[in-house]
Amino acid sequence: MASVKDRQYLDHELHVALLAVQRAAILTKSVFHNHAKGTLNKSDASPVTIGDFGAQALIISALQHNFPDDEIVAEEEAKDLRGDKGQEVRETVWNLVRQTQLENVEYEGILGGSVKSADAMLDLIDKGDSQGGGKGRIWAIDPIDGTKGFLRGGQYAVCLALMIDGDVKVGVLGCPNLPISDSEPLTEGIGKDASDEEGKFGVVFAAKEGHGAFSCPLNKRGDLKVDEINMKPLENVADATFCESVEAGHSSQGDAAAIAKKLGITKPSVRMDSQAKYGSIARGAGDLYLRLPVRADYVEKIWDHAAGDLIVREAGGMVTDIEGNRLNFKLGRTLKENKGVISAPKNVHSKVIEAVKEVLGAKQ
Ligand SMILES: Nc1ncnc2c1ncn2[C@@H]1O[C@H](COP(=O)(O)O)[C@@H](OP(=O)(O)O)[C@H]1O
Ligand SMILES: [Mg+2]
Ligand SMILES: [Mg+2]
Ligand SMILES: [Mg+2]
Repeated sequence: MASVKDRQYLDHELHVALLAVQRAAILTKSVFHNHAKGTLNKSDASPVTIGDFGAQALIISALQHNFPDDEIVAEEEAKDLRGDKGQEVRETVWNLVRQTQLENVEYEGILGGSVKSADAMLDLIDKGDSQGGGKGRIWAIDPIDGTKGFLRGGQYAVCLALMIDGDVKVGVLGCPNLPISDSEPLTEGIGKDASDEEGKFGVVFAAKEGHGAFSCPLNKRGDLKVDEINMKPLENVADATFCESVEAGHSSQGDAAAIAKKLGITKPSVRMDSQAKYGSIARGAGDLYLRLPVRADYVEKIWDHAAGDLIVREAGGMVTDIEGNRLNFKLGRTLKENKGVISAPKNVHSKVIEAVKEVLGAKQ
């Protein structure tokens, strides 16, 4: 495996993805501190905020400038921002989008500079409507993953991944509220009252297929000093720290507790929102990520997993669904053939799957 310190890691796709995520996170952080979040409810009753719309517009603008022929699968759509009804939110988002730039003008130039108008911004947001699939170059964007966490001051992540023919090749996760240091231990408090205080918090996790995974401070603008990250060696699964969602409706906490018990795990789970869970285990702050289906009819979305899947695998871990199958990103906007996610160090993954099957099988 080539080292992440090879010059190659700064190839254009990864570089643009890192800068685009950095810029989008400047916008989300400003919403976190300075604005009413402008929350709307989507048709599935989940929330979306001005931060989600703004971050998606900025990321797509950077992708369109650099890779105009690539397709984009993004979570949000501009429908609720159009027309008279959408005017107020549209103007708020537009003010944010036009004011947000990277400090470094050279890097801002790589991203193509500002968006031209409010209408152009709406069209950019709607460029994320690709149906996805297993052919060609497709970017997956979750502008704010963990919107509920973002709203309650918990963890959230700005997520971007490039898939080629359905395989994730580049993944970037910007986590403004996670500690920069990879050696900071995971504590229960990490998912609550999170802070993005400059200097201590705000980390980017990234990976390129075959080149390992790394982290760097989110606010780095020029000399990207990167640290290679790796899953923590775990000899005995009973010693594991496991992560799960804060939202009980997203992952069954009762099932997770029963699985942990079966594995002999005694430490309480660390609950946090978003793909910050993938980043945290990839850097060895935790060991396992369990996402256990609550509703039989819920289908996971590709943007909730693409970047995290690659980052954990490149850090030496294994990511599958609850049956032990790899996540299949070739099937459109959703992971319709997978249920749940089990992410663990390679040497214990099959033990975890066995416990998952016993616990979930016993319920049927
Ligand atoms: N019933 C459900 N089961 C599993 N995931 C769900 C869900 N309802 C919503 N989600 C997804 O869970 C994501 C957050 O994951 P987590 O619980 O790990 O923080 C949400 O992402 P968004 O916040 O981007 O909408 C959303 O896509
Ligand atoms: Mg959402
Ligand atoms: Mg999400
Ligand atoms: Mg989201």
